[in-house]
Amino acid sequence: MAFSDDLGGNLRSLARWRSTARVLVEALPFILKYDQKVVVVKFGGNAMDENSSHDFSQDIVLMKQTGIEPVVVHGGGPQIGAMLKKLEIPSQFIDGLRVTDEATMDVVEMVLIGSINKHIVTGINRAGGHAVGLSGTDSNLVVAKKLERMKVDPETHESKPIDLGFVGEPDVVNPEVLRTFIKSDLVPVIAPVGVGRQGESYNINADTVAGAVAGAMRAERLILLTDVEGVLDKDGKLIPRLTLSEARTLIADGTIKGGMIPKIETAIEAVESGVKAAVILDGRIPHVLLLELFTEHGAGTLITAE
Ligand SMILES: Nc1ncnc2c1ncn2[C@@H]1O[C@H](COP(=O)(O)OP(=O)(O)O)[C@@H](O)[C@H]1O
Ligand SMILES: CC(=O)N[C@@H](CCC(=O)OP(=O)(O)O)C(=O)O
Repeated sequence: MAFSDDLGGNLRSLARWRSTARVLVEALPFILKYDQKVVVVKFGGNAMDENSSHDFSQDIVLMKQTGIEPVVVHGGGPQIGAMLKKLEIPSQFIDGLRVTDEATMDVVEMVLIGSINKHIVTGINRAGGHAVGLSGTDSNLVVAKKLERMKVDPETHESKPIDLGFVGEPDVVNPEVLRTFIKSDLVPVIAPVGVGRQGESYNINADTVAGAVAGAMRAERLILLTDVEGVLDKDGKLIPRLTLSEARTLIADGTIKGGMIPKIETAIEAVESGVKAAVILDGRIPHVLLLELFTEHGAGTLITAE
C-alpha cells in the first residue's frame, strides 16, 4: 500500500471516529435530562414489521440503560383485523374505533394479550432488557367504562347514541404496579385492554391508553409512533412544534384529519394532565426514538403546553 493511501485511510478513519464521538457527546445533556424520567412509548400495529420491531427493542433497552424509565403501550389493529378475517368475523370501524361484540372481544384479547404483547416482551428481552407483559386488567391498571358515543343524523340533525359494544375508555388508571416494576428495573409492556367494574374486558384504542398511562405517571414524554413524519401543515410540510391552542386550531380548521385527530386529542389531554410534552414520531425511521431523545434536532412534532 502506498504511503499516501495509508494516510488517506487514516484520515478517513479519524473523521469517522470524530463524528461518532460527536454523536455520543451530543447525547450527554439529554441522558442527564431524562435520567430516571418516565417516557411512555406507544408502538402501533402498523409499525410492527420485523426490522422496526428489532430497532424498537434495541432503542427501549438503550433508553433503559441510560437511566430513562420506558413504559411501552402497544397496539395491534392490523393484526386483529387479519385474525378476524381468517375467522370470517366481519369487522366495522366507527370514528376510527372497532365495533367490538363478544366474539370480536375474544379475538382482540387473543391477539393483543396472547400474541403481540408476548412478541414485544420477547423482543426486548432478546435485545438484552428485562420486560414484563401486562394488560389493563393486571392489578386493575386500567379500569375502564363503556365508551358512550353520539352521532349526528345527517338528515334530522339530531344527536343519537351509537353502540360500539365492548369499546371502552379509561376511567381510573392505577399506576402503582408500574412503579413496582420500574423500581425492579423491569420495562412494563401494556396491551390496551381495560377491565370494567364487573370484571368485563374492554377494547380501548392504544393511543388513548398510552395517553392515560402517561398522564397517571406524570411522564416526561408521551411518544406516539405512527406512519407519517409528524403533524403536517396544509402544504404537507412537517410542523416541528405545536402549543395546545395551535393544535386545537389545526383540528378545527381541518388541517388535522382522520386518524391524526384522536392522536392529537390524546396528546392534548396528556399534556393537560401533567405530561411535560407529547411527540408524534415517524415509526418508519430506523431508531427514531434515539434520534428524538438523544439528538439536538429531535424528530417529528413536539406538543407542549405553551
Ligand atoms: N395534518 C396531518 N398530519 C399528518 N397526518 C395526518 C394529518 N391529517 C390526517 N393525517 C392522517 O393521520 C394518519 C395517522 O393516523 P393513523 O393512521 O390512525 O395512525 P396509526 O395507525 O399509527 O395509529 C396519517 O397516516 C395521515 O394519513
Ligand atoms: C377500540 C379499538 O379500535 N381498539 C383497537 C385496539 C388496537 C389499537 O389501537 O391498535 P393500533 O394502535 O395498531 O391501531 C382495535 O381494536 O384495533
